[in-house]
Amino acid sequence: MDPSAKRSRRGLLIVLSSPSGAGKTTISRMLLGADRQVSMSISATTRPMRPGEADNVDYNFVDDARFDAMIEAGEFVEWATVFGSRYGTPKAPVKQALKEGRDILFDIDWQGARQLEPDFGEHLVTIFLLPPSMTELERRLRARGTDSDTVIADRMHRAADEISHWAEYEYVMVNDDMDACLDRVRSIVAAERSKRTSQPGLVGFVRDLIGPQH
Ligand SMILES: Nc1nc2c(ncn2[C@@H]2O[C@H](COP(=O)(O)OP(=O)(O)O)[C@@H](O)[C@H]2O)c(=O)[nH]1
Ligand SMILES: Nc1ncnc2c1ncn2[C@@H]1O[C@H](COP(=O)(O)OP(=O)(O)O)[C@@H](O)[C@H]1O
Repeated sequence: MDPSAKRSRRGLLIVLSSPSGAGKTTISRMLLGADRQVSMSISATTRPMRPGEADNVDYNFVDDARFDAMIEAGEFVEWATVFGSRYGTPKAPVKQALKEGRDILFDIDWQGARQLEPDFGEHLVTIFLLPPSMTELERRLRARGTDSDTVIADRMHRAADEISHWAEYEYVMVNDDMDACLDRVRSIVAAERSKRTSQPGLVGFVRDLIGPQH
């Protein structure tokens, strides 16, 4: 057997959640840029496309009928309604990544994280980002310049509810400085990859190293 195959590892399903505007998209993009072993899960959504977004890059933008058909066909590993629109995680890329021992990053909410737990718990790494303050959260939503005052008010209205799920996550951090936040996320990913349970091939590797009698 190829020794590197014995050291191959289990893929991680990394969930990054936060209230809208706390910085999930920003940190996700930074992580993808810094770590070639991680790819992004692209959700399907019924929400309208924002300025600057691209179809099949940020989301797979679909109408209600198409979303219904995708549910019917069993194409999602999970889906949920958030801010009045539906969002779903496609199943095929998740299965493929797990088969190949690659990591996938999910920008999904607490409802999605909960639904992944029963089937994928052993692969899951859940991270929640908190804003430094509610004032700063609103400032970031405005600074992003993608949402109307009504949409921003709605997201602020729901932020406390989102944040109330923080304790369901394994890792929680305040996204104050984005570089420091990225460093912490990268440290978590590195530690999770080094877990014995993430490296099933180690059994064979260690057997070869010290012999089967030990
Ligand atoms: N459960 C679930 N939540 C999702 C999915 N895709 C996005 N979300 C969540 O839906 C919420 C709204 O996302 P979005 O419309 O991009 O707004 P943003 O958070 O302000 O950038 C966020 O909390 C996302 O994490 C998904 O496939 N499943
Ligand atoms: N640590 C940070 N400090 C200052 N601004 C930030 C920080 N993280 C993100 N932002 C800014 O806040 C806004 C919202 O971030 P975004 O990543 O879109 O949030 P989310 O995906 O959680 O809704 C963006 O304009 C982004 O540049």
